[in-house]
Amino acid sequence: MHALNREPFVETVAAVSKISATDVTKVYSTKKSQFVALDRVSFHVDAHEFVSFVGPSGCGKSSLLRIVAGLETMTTGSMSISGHEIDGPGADRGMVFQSYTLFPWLSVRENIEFGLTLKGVPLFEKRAISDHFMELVGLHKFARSLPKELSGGMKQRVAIARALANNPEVLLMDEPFGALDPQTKNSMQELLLRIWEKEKTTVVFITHDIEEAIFLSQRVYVMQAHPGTIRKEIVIPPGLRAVEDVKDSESFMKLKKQIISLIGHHEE
Ligand SMILES: Nc1ncnc2c1ncn2[C@@H]1O[C@H](COP(=O)(O)OP(=O)(O)OP(=O)(O)O)[C@@H](O)[C@H]1O
Repeated sequence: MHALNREPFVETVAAVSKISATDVTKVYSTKKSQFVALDRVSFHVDAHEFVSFVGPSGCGKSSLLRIVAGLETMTTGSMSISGHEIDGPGADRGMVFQSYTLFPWLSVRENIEFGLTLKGVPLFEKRAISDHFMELVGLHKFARSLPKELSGGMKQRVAIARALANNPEVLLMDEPFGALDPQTKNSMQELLLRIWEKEKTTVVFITHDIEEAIFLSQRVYVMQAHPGTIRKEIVIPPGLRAVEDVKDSESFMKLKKQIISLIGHHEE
């Protein structure tokens, strides 16, 4: 089913876990040693939820997301999407990475249409989909531009549009705004929230930026390193973002302090 003819959002569906992970352990083995990157990590992400994982460098955030994406295998444990065990990458998961991953020889439109072209989606449908997503990320005037003509923020907007154009069940984001300047980062966060509210996408977001995690998410899993485990699950109050200058508000600061103290001296 495609994004443009998606069925109306039904509130009751939100009760079903979209991703479910139980006791996921990841051990990286070399000839000489073994390194436990993730130790019995369990979590869930409900349909249409925005969930972040925050933690210090090396706590296994990227490893965890790569396992969800099917790009990495877990050593033990289980993980499923919509009840199906993950056994490799799939079109049900779209990814946006920190490093820009656009095809440099393709225009903005062609980049967004890339997955649809591979799937053999008819031209008129492809155009309608890329028009929709270029409009959504505010890049309709740059349809013919090449990635080298775009700023970092614009490139990430194309990457988000490209991922969403394939109508994934889950959008996986690994520090997508980590390389952007603070102002661009803020406007990308606002944009992502608008997209999430409109498209009802399930988002799993990795960051080491605590403020970013609180601002964007409905729930935050706080991780710690050596070995990588989930320290605590924090539920963000639903009305938090409605507060004016939310990042300076008392409740925001309180959450930030709580997460900093959970991460402890590992906080960056
Ligand atoms: N392919 C690999 N082989 C061996 N060790 C690895 C491999 N990939 C990751 N690691 C180790 O596993 C641990 C977790 O790495 P991971 O990249 O998942 O953490 P992270 O929390 O995403 O870190 P960062 O925020 O710095 O990106 C690190 O100590 C890392 O060195």
